[in-house]
Amino acid sequence: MNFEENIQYVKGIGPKKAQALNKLGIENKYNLLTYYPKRYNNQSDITPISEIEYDETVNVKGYIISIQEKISYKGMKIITVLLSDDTGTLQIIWFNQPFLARSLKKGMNLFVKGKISYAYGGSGQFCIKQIISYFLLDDEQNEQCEFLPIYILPGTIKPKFYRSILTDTLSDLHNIPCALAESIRNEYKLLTKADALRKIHFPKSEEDIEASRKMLIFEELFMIQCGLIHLRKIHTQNKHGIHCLLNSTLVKKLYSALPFKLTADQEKVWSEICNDMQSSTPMQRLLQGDVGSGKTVIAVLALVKAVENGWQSALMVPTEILARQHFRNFCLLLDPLGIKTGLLLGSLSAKEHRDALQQIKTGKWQIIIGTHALIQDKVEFANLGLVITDEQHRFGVAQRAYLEAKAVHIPDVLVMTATPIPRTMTLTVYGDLNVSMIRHLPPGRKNIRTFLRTKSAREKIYQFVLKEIKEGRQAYVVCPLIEISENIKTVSAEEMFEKLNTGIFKNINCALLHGKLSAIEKEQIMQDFFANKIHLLVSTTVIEVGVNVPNASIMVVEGADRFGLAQLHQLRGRIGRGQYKSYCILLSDSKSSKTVERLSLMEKINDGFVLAEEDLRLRGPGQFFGAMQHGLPDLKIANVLSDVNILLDARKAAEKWCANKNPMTEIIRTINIQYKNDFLKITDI
Ligand SMILES: Nc1ncnc2c1ncn2[C@@H]1O[C@H](COP(=O)(O)OP(=O)(O)OP(=O)(O)O)[C@@H](O)[C@H]1O
Repeated sequence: MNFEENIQYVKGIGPKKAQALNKLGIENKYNLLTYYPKRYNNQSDITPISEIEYDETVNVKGYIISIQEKISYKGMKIITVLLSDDTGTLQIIWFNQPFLARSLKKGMNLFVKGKISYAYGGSGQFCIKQIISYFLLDDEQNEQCEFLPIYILPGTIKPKFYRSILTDTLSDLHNIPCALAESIRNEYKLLTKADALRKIHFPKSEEDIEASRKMLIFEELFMIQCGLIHLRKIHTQNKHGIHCLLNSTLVKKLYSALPFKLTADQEKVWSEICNDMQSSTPMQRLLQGDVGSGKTVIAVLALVKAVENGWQSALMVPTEILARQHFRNFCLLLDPLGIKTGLLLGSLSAKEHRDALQQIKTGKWQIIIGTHALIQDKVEFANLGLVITDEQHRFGVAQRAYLEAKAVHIPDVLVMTATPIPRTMTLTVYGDLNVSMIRHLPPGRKNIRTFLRTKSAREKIYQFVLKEIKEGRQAYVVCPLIEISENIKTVSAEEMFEKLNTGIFKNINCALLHGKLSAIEKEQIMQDFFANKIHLLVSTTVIEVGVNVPNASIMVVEGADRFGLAQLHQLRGRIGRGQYKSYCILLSDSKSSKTVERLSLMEKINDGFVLAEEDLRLRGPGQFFGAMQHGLPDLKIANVLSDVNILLDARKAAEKWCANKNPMTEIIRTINIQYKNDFLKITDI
């Protein structure tokens, strides 16, 4: 069977349905097989209506006796159905789903699942048991299987049809790509891939579900681990590591020129990095530290250490604003030491770009700071010895590997991130790196006080901002959108800027910053903000990472419900970077109790790591990582929170497999068919 065959050509699908399936990421037969059920409905477990109890979640089967539609006094459309199974009757309620009324008919069979509550009559006496907001399963009562798999599907794809194409595809699974060799499956007692796929889609028991999940999760995590190890190997083949000497003049001079004393955490991390760089084994280290914890200075020290030993070093960051900020600050420290620092950005003019490439190739620039521009094919280094990537989650692992591949020797690698990454995630994605941590912020930092407020408090809040600005501080106002959108009802930066600049802040220097401005405009605004010529900066999230203006002590986030907690924490990290008391005000009119619960965590928790764990717990990995715009793999079945034990086994198996120089062909074939993004795209075999 050709598992890469376009889904459109599978019997019964055609272009329209294919388009709908493509939106779910299903482009071929393999994708179809690895689009797993969201849950199962155990149809054997039906409770007779007469036996259902209050507060119980039950499956009920019955036929419709009556259908009623009415409008509530709040204008909500309510559909009430009375269902009977001959042992009793049950009331089922839908709110605001008018399309349902059309599909329901008297006498029709229904299979429903939901939590039982009681409906009361006007006088408060008990009336009838009811289910509100339950799952309705269309024609599935006719299906014979006990555990009915439920998939998230668009309206145009009926579940029954979907299951029928799955059944066809599952009928021939020989030659299905599988990353796990028989020896590994035997060692860890795992099903074959064919069995696992059959059982995950059509289980006959709880045990089938568990065993198939275990195999597929193991395979997924094993692949990622092998992919990481393999990527590193192909980029380091036939190369030697670099080896630095003990710190000497340049590093010592820089160290004593620093405007502050390193904290104990920074000292510890720095000595770990020195040890790595001084050893002939290439450094592979992840430096984690909360926003504003002082990672940059560690990066500068490492960059200079490489230069002192005769190597070029590169720092890759995710935004031009950040690259320019580092460049400005580094030059202040490094020019006096006679070190040549250069900047490589996508927005340079053709001539500037040509010159930059020349400086890099000839080795005149010793330290190069840049964005993705650094990994273009045209960039050639004279002798790259150290690669630092900042905010790694924005770069795929493959992108990091491309930069490393530009060195003739195996470069030392330091990855820095302020995005708190839960431990399981660190293992999944950075399985190949040693971890260093800066746990505490530099001394003298005051906790940022965070408040969640509704927009009715807006005026008072901006009065407070004005007062702070008049006392010499600077402020950010962050908005979710650049311009007003018809579809999304939230505040735009342009609109907010207009309002503030002509209203309460008309005598204050305000500026508007967003991604659509030219690089030069952005740079000018940031420089003016650094120089305290601009006092209020209305911005989109372009300032999210790394921007360091210690005098800015207040931030208002408009439409705060539009952001994830991790992102809000990053944003908030732009203030509280100096000695001033700092305030972050989150404005949201969201009525959703979940959103309010999520946002109020920001008021209570200042520690980015604790916050990230909470965010992950509240929103689940999909949304959490989605909001991070990461370069992470799109995990199909593994859960970074709950599958730690399988992860640890998979990691052990991958290390052993790769260390024994076992064949990688089948693993790579599976990786390449499974991951379409850049994360682990492996072309060299
Ligand atoms: N040991 C220290 N003592 C006092 N101030 C420090 C110390 N280390 C760093 N700083 C200052 O703290 C601020 C934040 O440091 P830095 O920009 O390195 O943080 P970061 O970890 O890179 O933050 P982010 O992840 O937000 O970019 C800077 O103004 C820096 O000069």
